[in-house]
Amino acid sequence: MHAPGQADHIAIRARDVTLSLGTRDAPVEILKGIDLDIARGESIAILGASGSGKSSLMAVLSGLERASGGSVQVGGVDYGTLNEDELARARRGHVGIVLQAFHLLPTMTALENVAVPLELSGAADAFARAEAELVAVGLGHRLDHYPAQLSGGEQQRVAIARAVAPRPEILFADEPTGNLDASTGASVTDLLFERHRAAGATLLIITHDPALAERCQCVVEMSDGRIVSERRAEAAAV
Ligand SMILES: Nc1ncnc2c1ncn2[C@@H]1O[C@H](COP(=O)(O)OP(=O)(O)OP(=O)(O)O)[C@@H](O)[C@H]1O
Repeated sequence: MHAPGQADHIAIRARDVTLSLGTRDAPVEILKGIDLDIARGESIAILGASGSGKSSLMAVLSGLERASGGSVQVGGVDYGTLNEDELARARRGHVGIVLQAFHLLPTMTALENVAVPLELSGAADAFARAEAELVAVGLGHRLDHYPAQLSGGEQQRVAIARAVAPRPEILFADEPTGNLDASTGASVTDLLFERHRAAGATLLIITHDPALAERCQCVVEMSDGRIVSERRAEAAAV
């Protein structure tokens, strides 16, 4: 399933990707022919006005949503050739996702929020690894706290630890600082880049924040379901 040759350094390859949602009688064209290559280990920011299709693109590239047309290859695997189980397996452990609203399970402690998904994916040392990840994001003293007992910034740190713990090749973050004040957001951003570099993972961030985008090696701008500009920095100021 792996494409040979130069595709090996490509983490994500999208070709003429379309996404149409809504009903059969009233379809809504959301993505209108996306072409994008993201190299392994690269950091990439997706900018664009509200409704331009950023979250939809992330959903398709992360395998949460199937493209209506075109092709999406992640790590050389063509998502279009996979059935639902294979797609879930391709995602599990390979793709980490951080969302604006944290999405921690309220009945689990910080440690359990990170460890339980790891355990479910078959990791033998899930709790030890989860603890190490939480220490790495500065939450070694909050392991037994429930989400409601944590600040927004701390909850997002737990979400980052959870996303990074399975050592995914690709980290997706959709407005990861959108619910945080500026200084908490800045420290969460620092942490995201630090974990991205430490793990050598490809990082794709959706953001409205131009300063955050400037820290990425590639900045893509979307408008009305299309990529309207793509800019790569010579050396990103991370
Ligand atoms: N299930 C759906 N059915 C119909 N239209 C949808 C559906 N989901 C999203 N859309 C539409 O698709 C367009 C793109 O939405 P998307 O959430 O990808 O935009 P976005 O750029 O991430 O916006 P924001 O910055 O506000 O989060 C919007 O016009 C939205 O209303």
